[in-house]
Amino acid sequence: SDLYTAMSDLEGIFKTEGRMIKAVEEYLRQERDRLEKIETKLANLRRLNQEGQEDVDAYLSHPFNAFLLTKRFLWEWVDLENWIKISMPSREYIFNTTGLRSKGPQQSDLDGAAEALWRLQDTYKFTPAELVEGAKTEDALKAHHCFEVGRLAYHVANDKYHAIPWMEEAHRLLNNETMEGDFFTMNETEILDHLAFASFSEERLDDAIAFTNKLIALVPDSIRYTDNKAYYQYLLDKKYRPRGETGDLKKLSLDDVEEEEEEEEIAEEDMDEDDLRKVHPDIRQYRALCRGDEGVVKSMPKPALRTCSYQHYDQPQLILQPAKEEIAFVKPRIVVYHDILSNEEIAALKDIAKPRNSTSGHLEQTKFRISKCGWVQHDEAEVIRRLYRRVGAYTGLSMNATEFLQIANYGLGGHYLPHFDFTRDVATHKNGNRIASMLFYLSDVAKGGDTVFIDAGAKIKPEKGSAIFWYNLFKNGKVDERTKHASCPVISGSKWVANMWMHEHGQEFRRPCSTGKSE
Ligand SMILES: O=C(O)CCC(=O)C(=O)O
Ligand SMILES: [Fe+2]
Repeated sequence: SDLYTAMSDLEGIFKTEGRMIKAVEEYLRQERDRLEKIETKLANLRRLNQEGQEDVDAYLSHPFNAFLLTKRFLWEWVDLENWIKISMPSREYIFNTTGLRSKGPQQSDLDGAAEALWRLQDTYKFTPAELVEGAKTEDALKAHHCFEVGRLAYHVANDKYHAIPWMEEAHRLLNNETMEGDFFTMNETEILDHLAFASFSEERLDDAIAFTNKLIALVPDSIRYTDNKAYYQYLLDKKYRPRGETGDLKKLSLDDVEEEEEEEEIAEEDMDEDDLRKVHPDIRQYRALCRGDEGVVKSMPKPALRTCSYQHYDQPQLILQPAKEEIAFVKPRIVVYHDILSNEEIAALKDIAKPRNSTSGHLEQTKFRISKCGWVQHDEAEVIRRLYRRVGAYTGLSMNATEFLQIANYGLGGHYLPHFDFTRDVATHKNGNRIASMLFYLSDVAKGGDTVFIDAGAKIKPEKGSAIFWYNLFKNGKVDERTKHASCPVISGSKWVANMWMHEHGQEFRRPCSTGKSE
């Protein structure tokens, strides 16, 4: 062959072979590095897995941990796979992990977990630092986790408002951390880039300029950053130019200006974040109630009358096991029935509901209500039949026009925004409107998840085995607007409830009508 036609070419081949050897040596060196890297990454994942498994419930009861666990499937595992794939894309274990990963959480789950974090921020005024530190694992305190939460807000949800504090936290944490060698990289420039544009989008021009200054310090020859800065400065100047100078208003005297400024200052000071974002008053009140802001939560007036009592309501079946009634609120009247359910009954109810929560039940993706729920028919099990009879005895209402029992489970960050249980379109309701609601608590909730009544200012903490009862209609059949209520987001733990809604039909002799206005 051509190869031997010239001995000088062999020299060349030696040289080529030498290069090949060098290339393979280099490959081996890189491969060893790679294997070491994979080993380190695997050790880290193993450690995190074991850490979580030590007490799965405790670990998962914190929303940031749930986020991190979910994120691992979409980031850390992908990262590890990529390191394995780099030069051996056909290795079987890659397909193994890829196959397994496809059964795990998906991008939409990660988005949902991040959204839950933003919701807790909005409702309870938590800062990212508080959420991160609450997770109490060393792994949580990493800049790139916060960067990812911010990035999801910024790019996926187009939510610059929530992106900012998470990017800020990423920036704060960056100092303690090197990102070298990770497949997904992130650096200070990238964080600041997000912060500058997000601040601009949120009309925080001062911040946008400050972040851009930091960018210019990092990348002095970037035309984009200097241009951006000039643009933000231009907008800022335009915004704050005194009105008199625009020519279309009379020039104000200095006194006028000062007076006006003072007024504006007071107004801005009084406004909190919700005001500035023009949040609906119901939502503002809902958040304040969930936080337990002073003056917003109305407690019962110091009882002249006994609020707790044993009652048998002249019902034979309650003589031996009376109702433990507590008047939790007067206007509207909200009654708590303690220990209305036994632990065994609760376990049975959850058992009946569980299969449909996961299969035919669906995770509702509406912003309005984040929970899984399913319906249980009246005669599905003895425990259900017994429950309907008990509620009939407690309330004195006819159970003939009652809906199926609705069982719902809220996960971390799960909530139900302010709503009425009654309908305004009675024509669509068979058996008339929902005259009353019995809301059973099938679990305690470690943190958050209170039921709040928006206009009344009532706040009720879920207590496993108890239920709250109220009338949605006045005796004259008119709807009672004071019954607007909601479920606060679950901060930690999980919340189970069951709803039983009684309808108007059949109640004519049980709850006689009245022509009174507010009875
Ligand atoms: O879970 C709660 O506290 C409230 C639930 C509720 O209002 C409903 O399901 O209609
Ligand atoms: Fe409700």
